[in-house]
Amino acid sequence: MERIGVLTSGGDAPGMNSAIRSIVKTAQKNKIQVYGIEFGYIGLLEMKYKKLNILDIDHISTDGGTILKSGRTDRFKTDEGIEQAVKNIKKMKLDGLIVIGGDGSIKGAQKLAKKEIKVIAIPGTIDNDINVTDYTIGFDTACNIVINSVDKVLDTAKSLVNENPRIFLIEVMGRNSGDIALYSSLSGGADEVLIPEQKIDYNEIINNLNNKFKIGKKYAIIIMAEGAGKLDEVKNKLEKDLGYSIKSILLGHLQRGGNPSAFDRILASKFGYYAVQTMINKNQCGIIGINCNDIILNKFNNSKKTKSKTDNEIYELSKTLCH
Ligand SMILES: Nc1ncnc2c1ncn2[C@@H]1O[C@H](COP(=O)(O)OP(=O)(O)O)[C@@H](O)[C@H]1O
Ligand SMILES: O=P(O)(O)OC[C@H]1O[C@](O)(COP(=O)(O)O)[C@@H](O)[C@@H]1O
Repeated sequence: MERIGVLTSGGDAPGMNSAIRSIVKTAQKNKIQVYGIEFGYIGLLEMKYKKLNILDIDHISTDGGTILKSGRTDRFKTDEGIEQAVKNIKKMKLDGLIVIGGDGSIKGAQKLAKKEIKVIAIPGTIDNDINVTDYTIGFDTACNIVINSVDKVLDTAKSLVNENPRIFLIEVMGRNSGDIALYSSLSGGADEVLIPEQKIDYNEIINNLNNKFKIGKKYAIIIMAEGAGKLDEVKNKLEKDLGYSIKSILLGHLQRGGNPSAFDRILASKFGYYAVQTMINKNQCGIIGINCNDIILNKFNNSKKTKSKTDNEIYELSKTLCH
């Protein structure tokens, strides 16, 4: 093995740079040259690539985003796109490819693996919606950003007391996954949490909040994942049922930037190292993951997250602490 490629695809996630750094350093130790493919699968289709040497990855772990840039392209979802990518991988003389990305990117990687390309996928997405790993790169940083933001809202929520309770509805990312909302609610102390995996039970929310207001609480924090519903609709419905006005806050892409947390840097460094070692030592394709603190290689299958026992337990735990 002499040359491998690496690309970052889909939603960028803090910590992706640590994975790239780890891949380049581990490859260099094994006398393998790494080529960075830019803009995700767009770069693979358009042959936009460059050699990655030690200076290119020097101290990049501190930066959010990805030095390779990420990208999305529907062309890669077509048979023609996959055929073109396979041709280009051969033209670039790559002996293997490491794809860092979320669920969609991993589906693309699996298609390349079916065409006899040696591909390893590394889960990188703030959403934590890949079922073969306990954690994905970027999730911890995103949760920290959410918790810091909620802490700030709490300062004013607790300090200014009006006649009516002050209620804050905070939308966090997570198109199909409630993990950011759940884990943030758990660590920050929300009064309610709404996630896409569970239908919103307005009666339960109203009862819970009214019980809190009855015993003298003067504010409430509700954390809602974007996939749980439309922010304005949820706000209007709650305002109508509660009879109080609600302030809504959309954290949006703030959650995807900034310096990666220590956890994400370490996780990404382990994933990168293990991905290269796997390419060298095992003739297998698959998805790297962390399971009970072990770094593992999973077979490509359906990586989309389905509710695990742990997820259900975290939901119950969050709800218990919300009430
Ligand atoms: N079913 C699929 N088959 C092939 N490629 C896919 C598939 N789904 C997504 N991709 C590729 O991966 C890219 C990123 O996917 P996306 O779902 O947007 O982000 P993420 O990988 O972060 O989940 C897409 O733009 C596309 O190029
Ligand atoms: O930045 P974009 O293209 O608007 O995408 C937003 C989406 O990306 C995410 O931040 C991450 O999702 P993926 O990593 O699966 O792409 C979602 O939480 C959010 O819905």
